[in-house]
Amino acid sequence: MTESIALLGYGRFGRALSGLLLVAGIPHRVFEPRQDDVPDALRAPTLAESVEGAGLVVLSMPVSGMRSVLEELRPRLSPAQTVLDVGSVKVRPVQVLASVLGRDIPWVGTHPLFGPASLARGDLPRRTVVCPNELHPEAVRKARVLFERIGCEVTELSPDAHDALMVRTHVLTFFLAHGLLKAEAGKDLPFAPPSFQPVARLEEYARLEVPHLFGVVQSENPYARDARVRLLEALTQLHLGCDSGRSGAPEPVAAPPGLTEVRECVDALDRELVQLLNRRAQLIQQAAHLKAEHGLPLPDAEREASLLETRRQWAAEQGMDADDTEDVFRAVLRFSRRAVPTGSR
Ligand SMILES: O=C(O)C(=O)C[C@]1(C(=O)O)C=C[C@@H](O)C=C1
Repeated sequence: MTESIALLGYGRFGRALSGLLLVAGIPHRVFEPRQDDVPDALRAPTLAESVEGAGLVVLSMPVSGMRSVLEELRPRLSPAQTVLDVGSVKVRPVQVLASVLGRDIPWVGTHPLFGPASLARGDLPRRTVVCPNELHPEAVRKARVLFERIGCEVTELSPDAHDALMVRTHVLTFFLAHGLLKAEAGKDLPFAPPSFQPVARLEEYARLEVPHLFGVVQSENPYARDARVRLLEALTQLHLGCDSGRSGAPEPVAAPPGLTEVRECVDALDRELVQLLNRRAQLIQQAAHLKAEHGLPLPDAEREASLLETRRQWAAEQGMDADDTEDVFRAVLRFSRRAVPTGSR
């Protein structure tokens, strides 16, 4: 038999979850103190009544409000019920659940990584993180079953690992999104290049979707501050790099030992090669003058063919590829010819 659910909170996520529960045919009652737009068929008149007979109690509310609701509920809950939260951070809510419900009432921390926007887009997979919990392994199993029934892939992560991971996504995403909004990056643009699209999406996200989430992920994730500082430092470095005429792009990877010296030798050799090419072009010019004086053909195909053939042989004697060497000398011939002033060819 499907356990009935008490859904406490009918905000942005609560509403979305209720929709999924309805589709999956999971009975639930909703308690939301501030809103009267809960459908009559789902509405529970009081907090106490909402949890009566419910197998699962889902806290869909800001982390800051959880403790007082749990304390109010605590005397009405039985060990047969399981309480779970759906907050975007996990270390702090799990501490609250553990401190108010302890060993007596089963509880588990979860984070559904979806909401109305991704549901509307039909994004898949629909992922939910469930935090393993030694005190209440059965609660973890129940949460997994619930989320799988509403079409989620469930991943188990400790609260700590979860928050550390979210720092690299949620925390930085929302921070950047609100920063771009404050900087009015996309305001009143007549048009924008396609590369601006991700930024436009971020700004829109900050404006429409997550105003309330911004505070939660920034102030309730214990790793958030460090991550913001690291990002600001990286941006400052880029900024100073741009100011000082350096590109501001990532520094090239340091060369392994010895490579710099080898590169210096290659540079010196190429310099000699350029000087030799210049010297060669001058000799070809002299040859052209001499040929012109004696009415000999310019260019001389026979001479070029025998010249290439001897270079092939020299290359073979050195253990080099004759074809590749011929390619280089064909380019050298072109270069030397072009270096000869027009008219003397
Ligand atoms: O799909 C949406 O509407 C969401 O905003 C989902 C979203 C997000 O992508 O940031 C919002 C908060 C949750 O903690 C996880 C996911």
